[in-house]
Amino acid sequence: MKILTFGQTGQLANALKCTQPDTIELIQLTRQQVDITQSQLIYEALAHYRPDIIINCAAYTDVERAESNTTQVMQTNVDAVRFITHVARQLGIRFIQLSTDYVFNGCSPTPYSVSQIPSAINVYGHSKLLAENVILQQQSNQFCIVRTSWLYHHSGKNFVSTMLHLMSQTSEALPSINIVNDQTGSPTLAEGLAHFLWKLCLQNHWSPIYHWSDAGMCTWYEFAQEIQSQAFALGLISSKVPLIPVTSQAYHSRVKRPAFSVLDTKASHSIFKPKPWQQQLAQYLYSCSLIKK
Ligand SMILES: NC(=O)C1=CN([C@@H]2O[C@H](COP(=O)(O)OP(=O)(O)OC[C@H]3O[C@@H](n4cnc5c(N)ncnc54)[C@H](OP(=O)(O)O)[C@@H]3O)[C@@H](O)[C@H]2O)C=CC1
Ligand SMILES: Cc1cn([C@H]2C[C@H](O)[C@@H](COP(=O)(O)OP(=O)(O)O[C@H]3O[C@@H](C)C(=O)[C@@H](O)[C@H]3O)O2)c(=O)[nH]c1=O
Repeated sequence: MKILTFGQTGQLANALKCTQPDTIELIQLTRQQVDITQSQLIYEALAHYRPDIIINCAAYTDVERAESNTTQVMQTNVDAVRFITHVARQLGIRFIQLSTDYVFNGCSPTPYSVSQIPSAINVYGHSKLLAENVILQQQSNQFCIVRTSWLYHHSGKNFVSTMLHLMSQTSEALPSINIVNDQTGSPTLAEGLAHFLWKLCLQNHWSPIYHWSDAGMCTWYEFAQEIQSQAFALGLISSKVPLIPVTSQAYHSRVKRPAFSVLDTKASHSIFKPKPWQQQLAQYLYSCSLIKK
């Protein structure tokens, strides 16, 4: 089976590369090879490689900058997806589009099921939601959306890498870290998502939407506490800087983020069962400690 991904340098693309089964031929294209805002380049690549499945790992993912960069966000996250869909349909290629928990407004008291109606509250989430609608309009079991949340991988800049960096500063440079404690979600190790996607590729027909995250939930503050405690035990950090729980309002971000964006992943468990997020974090930090030695 031949799989093609756009966005070769990203977290998910790297995780797919690290977990690639022997039976899969994986073609990964960098932005230099195919800038997905250039529709002609998309067409030429797909016509040339003729993959069985496209997994679109490319996206504009800087949630803060997205607020003031709407044109580029829409071109990357929506227009490109529309064109990939068009060419995929024309060439008979199956297509998996990645999406996010940020398509939800965060007002639900319980985990979001795949049938719940999304409504985004920031530019990034809005763009990903528009892309979802492009896929859903196809009404084809050869196209699907995989929503995930709070993704991290060695290759990327993410909450875990940011926290490890901040927690390594001296107490003079950084006496404490303020962390938002009123946003709840599910951290997701990119390798786990990659395993899920490989299993999904083996299915002949897809549901319109899948949810995938590691099991369990936490606030960003609780996530930071767990990162700190595990990283300290492994010797990745030498001291414990005080972590201060704060509200979103006190954090002063220009972006509104959902207060609760936990995805209900139950329907995906028959394909692949997620592990608890704390266990996945332990695996990630343990491999960081091996790299450090
Ligand atoms: N990160 C997260 O927490 C979450 C991510 N997702 C979704 O999962 C998917 C993968 O995310 P993740 O791996 O974290 O993303 P990353 O930010 O790690 O990677 C994004 C990739 O997209 C590429 N890219 C951006 N613009 C273009 C373009 N115009 N043409 C070609 N390539 C481009 C980047 O290339 P370059 O290196 O050149 O910039 C990079 O390789 C995305 O759809 C994202 O929306 C969903 C939920 C959570
Ligand atoms: C660095 C930092 C962040 N925060 C807060 C801000 C925010 O509410 C939360 C997470 O901030 P980040 O900028 O790391 O995360 P953010 O870019 O919002 O992460 C999102 O990325 C996109 C791509 C997704 O699809 C989402 O699932 C989600 O993972 O933590 C603190 O409270 N203190 C800090 O020191």
